[in-house]
Amino acid sequence: MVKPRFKGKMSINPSASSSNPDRPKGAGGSHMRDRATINRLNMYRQKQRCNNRGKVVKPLQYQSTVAPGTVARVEPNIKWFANTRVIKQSSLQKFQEEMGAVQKDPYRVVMKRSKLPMSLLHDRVKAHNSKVHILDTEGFETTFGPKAQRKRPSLMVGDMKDLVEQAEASAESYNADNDRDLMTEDTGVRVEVREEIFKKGQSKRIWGELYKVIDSSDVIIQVLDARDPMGTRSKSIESYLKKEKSWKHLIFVLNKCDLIPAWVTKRWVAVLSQEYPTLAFHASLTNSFGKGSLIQLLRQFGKLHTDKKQISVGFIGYPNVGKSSVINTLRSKKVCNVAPLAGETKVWQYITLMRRIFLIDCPGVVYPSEDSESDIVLKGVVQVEKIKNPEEHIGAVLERAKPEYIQKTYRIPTWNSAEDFLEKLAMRTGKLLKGGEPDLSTVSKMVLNDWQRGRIPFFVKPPGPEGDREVRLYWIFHLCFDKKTLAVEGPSEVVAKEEQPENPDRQKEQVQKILANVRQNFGKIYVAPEFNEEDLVPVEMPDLDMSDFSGSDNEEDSEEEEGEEEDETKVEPADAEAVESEPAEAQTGKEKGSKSSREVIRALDEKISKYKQFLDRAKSKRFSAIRSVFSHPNLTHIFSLFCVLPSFLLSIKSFFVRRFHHFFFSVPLYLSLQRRAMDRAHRVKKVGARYYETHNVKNKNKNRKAPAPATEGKKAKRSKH
Ligand SMILES: Nc1nc2c(ncn2[C@@H]2O[C@H](COP(=O)(O)OP(=O)(O)OP(=O)(O)O)[C@@H](O)[C@H]2O)c(=O)[nH]1
Repeated sequence: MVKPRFKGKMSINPSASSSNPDRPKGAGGSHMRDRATINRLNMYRQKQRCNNRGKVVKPLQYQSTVAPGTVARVEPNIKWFANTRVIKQSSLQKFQEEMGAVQKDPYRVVMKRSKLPMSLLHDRVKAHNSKVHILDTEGFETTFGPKAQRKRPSLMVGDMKDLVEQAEASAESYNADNDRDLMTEDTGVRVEVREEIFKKGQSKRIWGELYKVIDSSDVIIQVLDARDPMGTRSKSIESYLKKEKSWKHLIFVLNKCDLIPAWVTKRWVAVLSQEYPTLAFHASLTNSFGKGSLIQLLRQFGKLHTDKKQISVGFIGYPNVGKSSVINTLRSKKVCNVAPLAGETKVWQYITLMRRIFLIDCPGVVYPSEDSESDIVLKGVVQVEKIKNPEEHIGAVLERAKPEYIQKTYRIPTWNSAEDFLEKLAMRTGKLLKGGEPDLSTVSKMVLNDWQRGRIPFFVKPPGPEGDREVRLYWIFHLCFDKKTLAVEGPSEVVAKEEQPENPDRQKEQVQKILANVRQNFGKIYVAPEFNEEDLVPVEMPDLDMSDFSGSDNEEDSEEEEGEEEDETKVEPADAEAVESEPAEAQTGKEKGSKSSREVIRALDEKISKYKQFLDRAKSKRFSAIRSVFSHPNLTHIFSLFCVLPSFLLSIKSFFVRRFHHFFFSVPLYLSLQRRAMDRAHRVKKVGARYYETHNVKNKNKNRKAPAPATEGKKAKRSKH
């Protein structure tokens, strides 16, 4: 039998375990634990042992050295300070100054903030009762003496008397209703909690969508309802943009201008333009207004940002103001879902307008305000079908709309109260319950629906003409545009000349130049409701000459399609004016009747002269090199002939070539124009892609349609699992 070898205590543990501080070097790779780490880990791992009576028989390491109850001290160690670094006061000050300047500069970003001692930027907050050691840093004389230079706190009052007066004034203006901190006796009566439907558009999710759109956009368009622009406007978002995102361009679009008289549109545009550039708009696929101007404006903004591949334009605003409709109008097709119900847009949506311009639709957001329930309903935020007691809001409708319009819309001559009105309407429309009782709820819903869809004429009056006088206009509104001005400084020419701005001031200047050249003719808006004489006062529109603006829808369409194909195409300002769609008849029946044949002839004459001018200008640009040779008046006709002759000969040639081709090959030879049109028709159409449909996110809307069929690659992936 072999005698076992002595296994006494060895000074070196030969095992390669990671808890062995003596293991051979390199056994654990390049990152081996050091002895101190292993000892510390072993210390955590140990357990104290107790006997069956609970008495500690084996204490933990380091606990056994002193008896319990002994006051012990931790040995001070230089390693405690290993992680700290001491710098001089001057270095600290230098750091605070330089880093402070970088932090305040909106064009510079501090990277890896967590790696920098950012907390040193702010002086330590002192406890309110801490001593002020003024005399440590300043001499007594400069601090308290007659020659004291110490800064005093700036109070809003000069002396005690002023302070008392101010206190009295503030006590007088105190309103207990607005005091949220006021403790009142509990009478048992509480204000009823608002129904959930009245909180529509205020959820965290919707605000999140709004901020996503703001963050992703270079230009932000706030769409307002022309009937109540101030009620659908958000000052808080405007101030947020001004403060936090001042480099983003904010524009107002006054939509639904077809529901208010033209003079009201004009005045609201003037009032709002004092603060932000404003465009009037009527969203419609067939009868739009303002489309040409808006596209032109977006193009110009696109050209301002030549450093970017594309610009994004976000549409934000109250629910139901027509954000999606504006986008559809710009694209001339239905790319976003539109409905007369608030909250139709659920998530943000990207739409390509041109190669370089993307549009982003945003769900409607309701901004915090003091609006009553009726205000919320009448602003179209709530779906009428979901209102429990629709009768309660009819009083507000009758208050706001003029009685003449209500009488005209519902053919009810008189009423004493909202209930009386509803009863009469129920009788007239036959909305009766069992036993002939009027169905007040149904007729109320009918009235509210009519209100939300603009069937009852209504508008909030803009501030008076005195507002116009103070106007610091971003836009120059010419009711009759001056063709000479346009020919000289059309926006496209302005930008073509300009370089990409290098500093914000220059960019600002450019933006103002662009904006100053956008003109709109409000006389061309097709106003649907019939307003009475009093509301139709055409205030300050003496020089409105409808015949001067005889653009057609076709022109607008062609302009827009060109835009889709190639965004390099410049829009001549004169064209942009002409592209404002215009119904043949102007706004009211009164105006329709008064259009005489003489006016029509004059309109035609002017149209012809306008096109002539346009042609002349085009020719002069194309042949500017040889223009001087033909400057003699007698040579003008010969010059025109030279201009026309080549194109005439070319068209004859192409006609014969096509005929021959068809005859010999029995296949028609298309013109390049026709070929491109056919190509376009066959091309896959791009429509808006909903973010949540293509991304795997939590709050995906369950009610949405099934996602698009999976592509080959995706199918293959799925089959693997
Ligand atoms: N008369 C008129 N109606 C408009 C105009 N623009 C939009 N509408 C109507 O207003 C309703 C709401 O339009 P939407 O485009 O869905 O509005 P939205 O702002 O996208 O609404 P949300 O999806 O709730 O954010 C629809 O019934 C549109 O037909 C307009 O210029 N004139």
